[in-house]
Amino acid sequence: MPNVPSVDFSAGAADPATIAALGATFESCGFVSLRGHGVPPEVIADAFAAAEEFFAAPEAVKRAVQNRANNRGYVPMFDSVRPGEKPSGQEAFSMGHPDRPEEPELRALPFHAETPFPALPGFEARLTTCYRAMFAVGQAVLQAVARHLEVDPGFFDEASAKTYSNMRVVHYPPAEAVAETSDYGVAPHVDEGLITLLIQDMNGGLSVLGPDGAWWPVVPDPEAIVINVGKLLHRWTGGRYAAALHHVVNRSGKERYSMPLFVHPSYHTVIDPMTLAGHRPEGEAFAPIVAGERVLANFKARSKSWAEPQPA
Ligand SMILES: O=C(O)CCC(=O)C(=O)O
Ligand SMILES: [Fe+2]
Repeated sequence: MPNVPSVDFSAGAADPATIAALGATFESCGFVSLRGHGVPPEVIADAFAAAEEFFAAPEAVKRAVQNRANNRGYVPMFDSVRPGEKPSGQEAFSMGHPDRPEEPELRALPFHAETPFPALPGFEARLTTCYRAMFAVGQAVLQAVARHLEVDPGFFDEASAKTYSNMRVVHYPPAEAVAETSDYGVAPHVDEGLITLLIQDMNGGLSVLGPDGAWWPVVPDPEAIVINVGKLLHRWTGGRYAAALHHVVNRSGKERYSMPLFVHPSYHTVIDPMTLAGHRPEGEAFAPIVAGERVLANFKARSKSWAEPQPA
């Protein structure tokens, strides 16, 4: 069975062979398993340990750090619901960028709301360290992307100065344990942002719709971060990069944990293929949009937890 291509990033974002390999897999399947990313294993292990401790805490501890109106903090089991679909068999903790922008206008947006952290020792520090390390990898990958697309290497740094990227830590119980309520840990979907960086444990369960029309299991590699193209980058490249459907079913019989970092630009960034691809294909799919406005509208249209904020 085909698998997501593996690329070694240790030569860095300016290395021509790395840029070519990364670009080729983003064009064909929209996914890469990235080795040599430089995030220290202990940073990942510490963040996973903090996540496990949090999810094992009493329900009251978890519910005390919900910010439902803004989808920050604790997201309870079965709370991620898209209209017409069964709830996702997962619970999560969602955090925004550790450095909130100064502008009151930006701070008022749901994506820049403050993350409520639990008082568990080391939780905020460990997740914040992991967030920053993963975010740096994301920016480096986007520098390689900029070179692949032959624009200024700082193109995405500039577009991301006030990023609304968010990281989630997710707990998926075994599929059998949630089968009455959920068909999926996450139902098939395409991510909204520029790219997503995913650290997963060794239990597997993520599958990607390959260009051949078959579902490819993303076999866990302890040394790799899985990176995939989201809708914004697909649009911005005028369709040159593929944004693939993917889903999670945890058939391992064990508790599965993962940490996706959804990399987004600044809220007001205009996504126009003209500026990145140098041309704009016909049609609504490639018309210019404002990144944050579109992503927020999509979340509100599709997700019950965004559309119907309730008091904690
Ligand atoms: O947990 C995973 O392996 C993937 C999660 C995912 O696709 C998402 O949250 O968008
Ligand atoms: Fe996803």
